[in-house]
Formats: sequence, structure tokens, C-alpha cells
Amino acid sequence: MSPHIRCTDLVRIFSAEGVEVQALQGLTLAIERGELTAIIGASGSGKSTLLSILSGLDVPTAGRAEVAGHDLLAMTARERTRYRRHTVGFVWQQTSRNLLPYLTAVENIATALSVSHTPRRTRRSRATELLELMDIANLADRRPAQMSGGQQQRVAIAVALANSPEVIFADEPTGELDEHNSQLVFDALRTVNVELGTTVLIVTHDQAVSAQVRRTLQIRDGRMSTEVHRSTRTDEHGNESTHAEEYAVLDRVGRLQLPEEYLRALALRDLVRLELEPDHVEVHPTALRKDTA
Ligand SMILES: Nc1ncnc2c1ncn2[C@@H]1O[C@H](COP(=O)(O)OP(=O)(O)OP(=O)(O)O)[C@@H](O)[C@H]1O
Repeated sequence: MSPHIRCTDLVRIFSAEGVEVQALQGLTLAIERGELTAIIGASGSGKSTLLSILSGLDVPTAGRAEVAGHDLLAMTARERTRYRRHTVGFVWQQTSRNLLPYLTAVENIATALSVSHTPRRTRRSRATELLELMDIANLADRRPAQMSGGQQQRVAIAVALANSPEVIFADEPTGELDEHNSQLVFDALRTVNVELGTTVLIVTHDQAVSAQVRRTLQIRDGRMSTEVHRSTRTDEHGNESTHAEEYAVLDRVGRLQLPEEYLRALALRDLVRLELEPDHVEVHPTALRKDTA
């Protein structure tokens, strides 16, 4: 089966005032159905550009992008609208972008349901069901201003789920929250992933998020650079511990990005010496500079 989200050699070039910016420089990624994944990257690394493409708001300059079997480069305007209403759901950083301020929690969810022509009589029960899943049924009749930031984001997740999307994209969903509320929002996203089997992709600059998910992809300069996989192991005494393993992404032409801390630790720059061993490759620092070599 093909991955639920797949990007291949994605390039996005912006031209502003005669200057070209390569926001994505051949980004490749594959996320399986039902995965809960985080993409982490510094400001300017290309996260928002990637999310705009995956959410159908923008189109890449080159490359391919597919989500839940939809080819994002081949969709008509009508298919794109359907895709945005039914296939994917969004949770944005600004709570104000997720919820209508003059409507209650239930009314916000009902509005999302009315857009997809869900019969009026079933809207309230569906909204209540989603608020229960998010553990905030008690907030049904409150407006956003009467809720904490964390509560608003959980209502936002319920709104995003209204039309049973296959994929949820969350852009810095905890950017405006304190640690406690952030935890509640991550727990809610995990519930969505586990209980409903929805594929969840969180995009953030916050390194701490990697502790919340099994797989973290690092984006650097518009490309995937490294991946961290976390797993829980149980020893013979029944004690659980979490293990994290870091992988570098090797692209089709053999390029890889070494983690920044490795570069710093050994002062690796310009030219490094490579050595092929029977079962691994060694990278050694040298004093050689690119322009003097
Ligand atoms: N519409 C645009 N026009 C010109 N350049 C753009 C445009 N959108 C993004 N860029 C540039 O593309 C690069 C990647 O931007 P992007 O917003 O995707 O990064 P980001 O990782 O989401 O950053 P942040 O976390 O600050 O939002 C940046 O250099 C940015 O200035």
C-alpha cells in the first residue's frame, strides 16, 4: 500500500522583488496511514510552505505531492474544495483562526458540519460526540472567550474532525500555550490518532514535541535532514523505558545532512574525508578548505 502522505523531490521557489527564494529544495517524505508524526524545523526552514502545499492552498514549483490518494498537482478547483472539506482537517496555531468567536463550541462544530451539508438534525449529536472524545463536553455552550487557550485548541481539534477527515494537519498547535495546556492538546491529538486511526501530522519549531510522538522528521533548508524514532521497551522486571534512535535521510543522489551538533562537535566544515569500511562509512574532519583544496 502506498504511503498516506507522500512528497517526492518537492521544490517551491518564491520570487519576490526579483530575488528568488528556494523554500523547498527537493523535499522527500513518506508517512504511513495512521501515523502520528512531527515535522520540526527552525524558522524559515520551509515548514509553512510544505503545509500550504499539503493542505491544497499552494502548489509546488516541481515535484510530486499526494495525500490519501489525491494527487495535489492534478486536482481541479472543485476537487481541491472537496479535498479541503472532507479529506483533511486543520488546527492552526492562532486559536482565532480555528474558531468563530461569536459561536459556542457546539455551534462552531455544527458550522463545519453545515459546510459539508450534514443534515441539521444530526449536527448537534455529532458535535457532542466529538466534544466528549476531546473530554470537554462541559464546554459545549461556551464561546471561545470563555475558555482557556488549551480548551479552545481542543475545540479546534473537534472542529477539524467534524467531517471525519483521513488526515489532520496541526501547525504549531501549542505555540500559544503553557506546558500544562500543551500536554492536554498533545494528549487530545494522540487520542484522535489512536481512537479514530486518523493520520496526524504536527508541524512545529519546538524540539520538545519529539517526546510526544513516535517519529520526528527534521526539516532543514527546505529538505528533510534527520529522523528520530522513539520506542518504548520493557525490561525483564517490567520497567518501561523510552529509546530514541536518530537517522539521517539519504536522498536519491546520496546527499545527507549531518546534524548541526555533530558539525559543531568535530568542527566539520568545507571538506571532510570519507572512508568506506566493510559495513559503514566514516566522516573525518580535515583542515582543508573548499577554496584552497
Ligand atoms: N510568499 C513568499 N514569498 C517569498 N518568500 C517566501 C514566501 N513564503 C515563504 N518564503 C520564504 O521561504 C522560506 C521558507 O519559509 P517558511 O514560511 O516555509 O518557513 P517556516 O519554517 O514555516 O518558518 P516559520 O517557522 O518562521 O513560519 C523563507 O526563507 C521565507 O522567507
